[in-house]
Order: sequence, then C-alpha cells, then structure tokens
Amino acid sequence: MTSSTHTRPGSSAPRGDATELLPGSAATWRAEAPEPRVPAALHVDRTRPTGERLRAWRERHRIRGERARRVFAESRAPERGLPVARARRAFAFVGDLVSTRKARAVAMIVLNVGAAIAALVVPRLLGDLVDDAAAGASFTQTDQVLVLVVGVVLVQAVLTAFAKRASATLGYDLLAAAREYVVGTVLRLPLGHVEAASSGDLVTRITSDVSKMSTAVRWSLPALVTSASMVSLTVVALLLNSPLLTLPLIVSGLILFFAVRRYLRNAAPGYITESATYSKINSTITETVEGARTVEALRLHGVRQARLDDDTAESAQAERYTMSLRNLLFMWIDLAFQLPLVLVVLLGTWGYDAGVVTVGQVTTAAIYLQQLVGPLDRLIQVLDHLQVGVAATTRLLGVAELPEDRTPGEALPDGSAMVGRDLRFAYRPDHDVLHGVDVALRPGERLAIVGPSGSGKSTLGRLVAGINRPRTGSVTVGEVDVMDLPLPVLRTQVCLVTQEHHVFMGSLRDNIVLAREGDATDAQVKDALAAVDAGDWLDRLPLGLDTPLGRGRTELTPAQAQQVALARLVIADPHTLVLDEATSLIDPHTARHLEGSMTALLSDRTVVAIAHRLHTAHDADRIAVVIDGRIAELGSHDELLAADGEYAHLWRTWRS
Ligand SMILES: Nc1ncnc2c1ncn2[C@@H]1O[C@H](COP(=O)(O)OP(=O)(O)OP(=O)(O)O)[C@@H](O)[C@H]1O
Repeated sequence: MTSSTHTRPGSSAPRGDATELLPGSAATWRAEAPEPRVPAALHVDRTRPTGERLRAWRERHRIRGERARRVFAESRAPERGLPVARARRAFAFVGDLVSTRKARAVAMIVLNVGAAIAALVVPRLLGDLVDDAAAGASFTQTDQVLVLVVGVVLVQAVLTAFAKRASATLGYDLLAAAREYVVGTVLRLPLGHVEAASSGDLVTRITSDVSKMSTAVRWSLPALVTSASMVSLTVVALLLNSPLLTLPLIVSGLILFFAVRRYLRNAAPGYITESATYSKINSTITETVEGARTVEALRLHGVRQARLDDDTAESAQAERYTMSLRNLLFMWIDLAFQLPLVLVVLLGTWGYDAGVVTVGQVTTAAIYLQQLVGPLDRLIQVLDHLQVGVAATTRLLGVAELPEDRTPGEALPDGSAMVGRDLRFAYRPDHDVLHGVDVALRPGERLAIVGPSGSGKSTLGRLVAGINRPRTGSVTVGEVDVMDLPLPVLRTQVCLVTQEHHVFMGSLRDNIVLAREGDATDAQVKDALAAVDAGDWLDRLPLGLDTPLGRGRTELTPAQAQQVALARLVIADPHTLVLDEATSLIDPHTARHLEGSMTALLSDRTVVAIAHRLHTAHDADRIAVVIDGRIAELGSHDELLAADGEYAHLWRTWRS
C-alpha cells in the first residue's frame, strides 16, 4: 500500500489546461507545478540551519496565505468588476442541472453501486476459500467457489463498463447544458458592465474557468458517485466481515477527516485567488497587446514587463499556496493509507490467537483495505478537482449575478418623439459626467452635438440610444422609457453607430442582416450597401454577399467595415439614428461623399450626429453645444453664429 500506486492529478500543466485534470493523465499528484518565477525574497536559503529555515518557511507561508486571502477578498469586491458567486450557488446550479436528468442520474448510481457490490463479493469468497483450505478442504472441493468467483468477476466487468458509459454520457450532457448557460449569460451581459469589467477577467472566465468547470462536471461528478459508493460499500463489507478488523479504519478516518476538512476550508479561497491572478495576467497582456503602439511610442516596455513580472509573481505565490495545501494533504493521506493494513495484520494476529477471527477474515479484511485505497484516493482527488470546479463555477455564476440594467415591459412607443429629461450619468460613483441634461428631438430633424473633447457628447449619445441607463432622469421614445423596451423593439426605434465596428466571422450578408435577425432579402442588403456607397466594392467581390469576412478571410479596410456598419443600420431601419463620429475613419473626401449619399436615406429619420468635423454641424437643423456635461447652447448654425458664443468661437477656430 504505497503512495506510488496512486495516480494523482498534479499541477504539472497550468490549471487552465483541461487535459491536465483528465483521469489517467500521465501527471501524478507528486508532480508539482512548473517552477514559477519567484521573487528572490521567496527562495529558500539552504545554507541556513533547519530551524531557521522552518521559521522562514512558516513566515512565507503566512504571508502567502495573507496575500492570497487579500487577493481573494479583492476579487470578490464588486467594484473590481465582475462578481464571484457564493459556493452554495454553484452546488444549487449543478443540483438544478442534475434534477432535470433524474432518470439518467439514478441509472448511473444504480450501475455504479452494482459494480461496487460485485467487486466486494470476490474478497469475501476468497476469504471463505482460505478458511476452507485451512480447515483441510481439498482443491477439488473448492472448485464451485472458484467458478462463482470467475462469474462474479465477469458480472463486475460488465457492470463497470455500463457504469462508466452512463457516467460519461451524463457528464457530457451536464457539460453541454452548463456551457449553454454560460454562453447565454455572457451574451446578455449589460454593455455598461462589460466595459467596466477588465477584459482579461472576462476572457479568463469564459476560457480557463469554463474549462475547469467542464472537467469538474464531466469527470469529477461521475467519479464522485463511483468512488463514494465504492468507499462506503467497502466499509459496510468490512463491518460485515469482522467489526474488530474494521477498527483500524477509525484511525485513518480520523486522520483523513481532519486533514481533508482543513484542506477544504482553505482550498476554495486559494483556488479563487489563483484564478483571479490568471485574470490579472491576462488583463496585463491584453492591455499591452491592445496598446502596443502607445507602449512603443512612450518606450513603456520596461514598465509593462515589470507589471507582468509583478502579476506573475503574485500568481506564483497563489499557486504555491494551493500547492502547499495539497502537499500537506497528501502527507496525511499517505499516513492514513499505510496505517490500517499494518494495524489489521497486528490485530488479526492477536484475534486469531484469541480465536475471535479466522485467517479467512483477516485475508478478506486485508484485500478490502487494499481495494479501498484506489477509490479513497480517487475520492480525495475528486474533492480537489471539485474545489477547483466549484471555484471556477462561482466565478462563472458571478457573471450571471450582475444586475440587469433594463426591465423590458409590455408598453410600445406611441410615435417617434424622443425626449431626454434631467439626464445625469457617472462612470464612477460621485463623478457625474452629465449634469441634468434636457433634450427633446423633433421627429425627422438632424441634431448635431458638438463640444470639446471629454465634454460628454458620446455619453449623451449612448443614453439617447438606450445603451446605458442614466443615473437620474430618463430617455423616452413615444412616451415609453427606452430602458423598458425589449431589445428587438429598441433596435427598430433607435440605433447607435460608433467608430468601433466589429466585423463578425461570417459572410458579408450575415454581417449586415444580423440587425434584423435574418429576414432581410438579398436585394435589400444590396440596396443598403449601395445606399452607403459600398456598391462598387461589393461588385468587385468574387463571391458577392457570400464573401466570407473576418480574420484570415477577406479583410475589409476600416472604411469598408464602417460602411458595413452603416448598411446594418439601413437594414435595422430605426426612426432615430445616433451617429457617434461614424464617418471619422473615412478620409474627409469620402466622408463628405458618404454623408452626401446618406442624406436621402437619413431624410425620413431623426439623426443625432455627434460631430467630429464642424461641417456636419453646419449641415444640421440644430446644434447642441455640450460643455462640461451640460448643453451650453442650442440652435441653428446661423442662430448660434449670431449669438457669438461658444459655437461661434469653435466655428471661427475651425474655419481658420
Ligand atoms: N468608460 C468610461 N469609464 C470612465 N470614464 C469615462 C468612460 N467613458 C468616458 N469617460 C469619461 O467621461 C467623460 C465624458 O466622456 P465622453 O466620451 O462622453 O466625452 P466626448 O465629449 O464624447 O469626448 P470625445 O470627443 O473625446 O470623444 C470624459 O471625462 C471621459 O474621460
């Protein structure tokens, strides 16, 4: 009963990698995490005396523990972005998934219990065989027992095969349901929250955490049923065989109980912390890649590298913390596995002398104890994986805990008049960037919003388009609050087009019709592209509307991508458009041309144009000048020039 017989899922690969957690992986529990880059202060100085080293180790352990707990606490703080759900929610979530598949879950349990019982019959028969032989029975007198043993072994093999199949199919089914839930949750995230959260955190959750949850659901849950039923039935079989020879198990049980309890208490925060540090690394890398030009321009390589080093060191600390928890647990497990066999032999020798047990019972008890090691070891492995899985699931479910930013109601707009009243908005608490703005759009008018950079133009546009909920006040369309409209209805009322436009993987047609959920005809799509002056390059595409777009396929120029975004709007056909510097990426000549060609198209709609170039304002019916989060002036080009205020100043500056 040596520890080398246990296969243990180690951390020889990063925990984000699903394969490292698979059963049968070559990695063993002894295999430690890849030696991470650790700050010099954390290295062990082997020249120091053992006592001093031990004290230093304890101190480091304490610091790591404290640091891990701090990162853990920070990772739960709502203002850091995406929240983390309570562990109880993770269990309830899995419980819900299983409860809708009761029949298959019961079948899996029955098959596993059947296989476990069959496995327990054999040692009992072998014990009887030993007793018969000790009583002087000849080999031929025991052949019936041997036939029975072979029969039971065959039955056990068949039951085990079916139990494994049932476990695997249930596991995959649970995983599919869990994945669907996660994807659905992430897709319905309120945009404001997505922007507030770190993209690294979100990416880590939907990649690494999904992978960890998937391992827990697909493998650990079924393995929990298999090993738990095997362990409990073996204990029952040991009791039935001889209560006396079951006593050594109490010693191991106590050791395991306290060791596992301590481990479970510390492991959950430890693993959540570990994941939070991966999110930090991802965020730093993502930011560095996205801001590569700024890094290059400002020679920030050293700063970014130092930051990544800090994140990596913090992650290494978190990994070492969970690793030290595991190592401590394994030490106790080894002791708990070694002791009972020794005690059974000693107790058996005494019991045999005293005439209270037979040699057969001692043999059976020894085989049972040997048989117990595998499932017990697996059970503890499973608990370890479940800890990781629960931590990952709480992070995934945390995403679902974000409050909805809108409550779609039944009321539909009566008309297309849009009114914003007392609009205030803050990205950070107590820092309003809009201070009680009132704005009423006249149906069919073109309102230009101009003002200095950072004055709140885009924020006002986002509120009007129903992207963000104002802190106070409301934006209504036809007397209904835009935040109370279901999204498909909102899209037919008001749309925002910004300078950020994403080209999705898919055909050109797919990229355009998505605003109308697929019911636009090819002719409408072509008309929409023609309306935004994209007819020329459309004709040059060999596959026309079927041309596959996206990275590694046909890549559009920024101007073409912007035209695709505008064509989407044409198809969505809302009565109000908010254009946030929508034509800024196109050169001035093309932009002028594009805006010119869109004039006919925009003529029946209300247009709010957040103006980058003042000629857009010049062409507008009214101009709102936004300064420091307030509308400072409102009127036509001529009226505002005559007023000789901020706009007149801006206009003269731009003209000169
Ligand atoms: N996501 C955000 N998080 C925090 N602050 C933000 C965010 N977006 C904008 N702000 C801040 O809100 C204020 C108003 O920004 P907004 O983008 O609305 O101004 P703007 O007039 O459109 O500026 P620009 O013309 O430069 O685009 C600015 O101080 C800006 O720094």
